[in-house]
Amino acid sequence: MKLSVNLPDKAYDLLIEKGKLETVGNWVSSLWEKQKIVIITDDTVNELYGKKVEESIKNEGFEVFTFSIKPGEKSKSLESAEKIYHFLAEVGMTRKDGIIILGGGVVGDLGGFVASTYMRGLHFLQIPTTLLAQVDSSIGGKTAVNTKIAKNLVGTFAQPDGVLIDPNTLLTLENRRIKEGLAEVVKSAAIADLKLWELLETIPNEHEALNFSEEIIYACCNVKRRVVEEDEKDVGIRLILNFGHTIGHAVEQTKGYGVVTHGEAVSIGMCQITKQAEKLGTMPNGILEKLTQMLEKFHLPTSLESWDEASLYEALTHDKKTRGNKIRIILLETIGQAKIETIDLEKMKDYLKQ
Ligand SMILES: NC(=O)c1ccc[n+]([C@@H]2O[C@H](COP(=O)([O-])OP(=O)(O)OC[C@H]3O[C@@H](n4cnc5c(N)ncnc54)[C@H](O)[C@@H]3O)[C@@H](O)[C@H]2O)c1
Ligand SMILES: O=C(O)C(=O)C[C@@H](O)[C@H](O)[C@H](O)COP(=O)(O)O
Ligand SMILES: [Zn+2]
Repeated sequence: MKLSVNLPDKAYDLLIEKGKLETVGNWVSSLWEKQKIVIITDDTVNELYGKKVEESIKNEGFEVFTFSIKPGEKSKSLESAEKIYHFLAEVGMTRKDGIIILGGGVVGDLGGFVASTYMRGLHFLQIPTTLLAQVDSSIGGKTAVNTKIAKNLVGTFAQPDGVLIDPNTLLTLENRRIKEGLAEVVKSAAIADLKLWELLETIPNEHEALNFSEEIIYACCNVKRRVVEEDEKDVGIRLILNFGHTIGHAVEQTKGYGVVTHGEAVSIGMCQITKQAEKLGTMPNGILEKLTQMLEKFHLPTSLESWDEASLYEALTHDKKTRGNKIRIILLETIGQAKIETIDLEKMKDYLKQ
């Protein structure tokens, strides 16, 4: 299956095909002239797929190097970025060369950030290997690193030259990672795709979800494609992709990066904002129940045991949807349709109440 993302300055394809990683070199050859390539990955993914990818690309006549980071959210940092810049310089990467990002959302965001800033920008390709990365982070061109103050505080918009999604890579993924990917799937359905929501309703648990991997990935990529084509730079409709994220990112930052995964935090964030919105009358009743049922079925957390409103509030003041003392929040009109409201930042305290 193929989807094209058409943006004012760039168009690229998302290829979704089981087993395609075996011939990844052909795909790279179809997009790039022979050149130097650095693969950015993490140690777990490198162990599983690194050799295969490197060999396949080398066989096409490219000169290939690999840089591997420690797996996990803590690696999505400026320190990691600097190490990669130095590696790129050591192997003599120039602006005619390219970067391939192989792994989950962490290497996706970090690698995209490095690619878009090294020598002011190199071409790059995304090969996402987690469900979360295949349904969300590899598409749309948001790159970022975290700092201790806030999640994704520093980043760029930079689109890849192509995205290769091989759902077979999900077969080696741990259950916790399948579940966190499903949180973003539920988000995509809740904000913009009732048909996907109805498909998810027929799936009993996270294990069965993998039987529908291609349909799910295609539907989510299509939601993201539609939204990003309309608003690449996140000034309007794209904000809906942030449903559950204002509180979710604050949870990730306050708990310490990697303690609660991104998907788990988004699951908690979607339920918390919906619960309070129903109380405050900014969302119709009944949505929380549906959302909670769906997320619990996939064994995702919907709340936290300990909740520090003050530190969560402090963390979310750095959300990129704030403008002065206002913030845009994402709510649901109904399942399948999101809405954006502007409120006083202080009012977020009401949305944080337990
Ligand atoms: N840019 C965006 O639009 C966007 C969207 C959503 C999320 N994100 C970001 O994505 C990040 C989370 O991504 P993630 O959940 O993929 O985390 P991740 O990249 O840390 O991957 C999770 C774990 O799975 C392992 N792994 C990856 N592929 C594997 C495979 N095929 N088999 C076995 N293990 C594998 C990794 O080594 C890692 O330990 C967060 O930083 C989040 O902010 C970005
Ligand atoms: O692509 C987008 O736009 C999103 O908001 C997708 C989110 O799932 C993703 O987590 C994104 O990285 C959040 O971006 P941020 O602008 O809130 O840092
Ligand atoms: Zn997200």
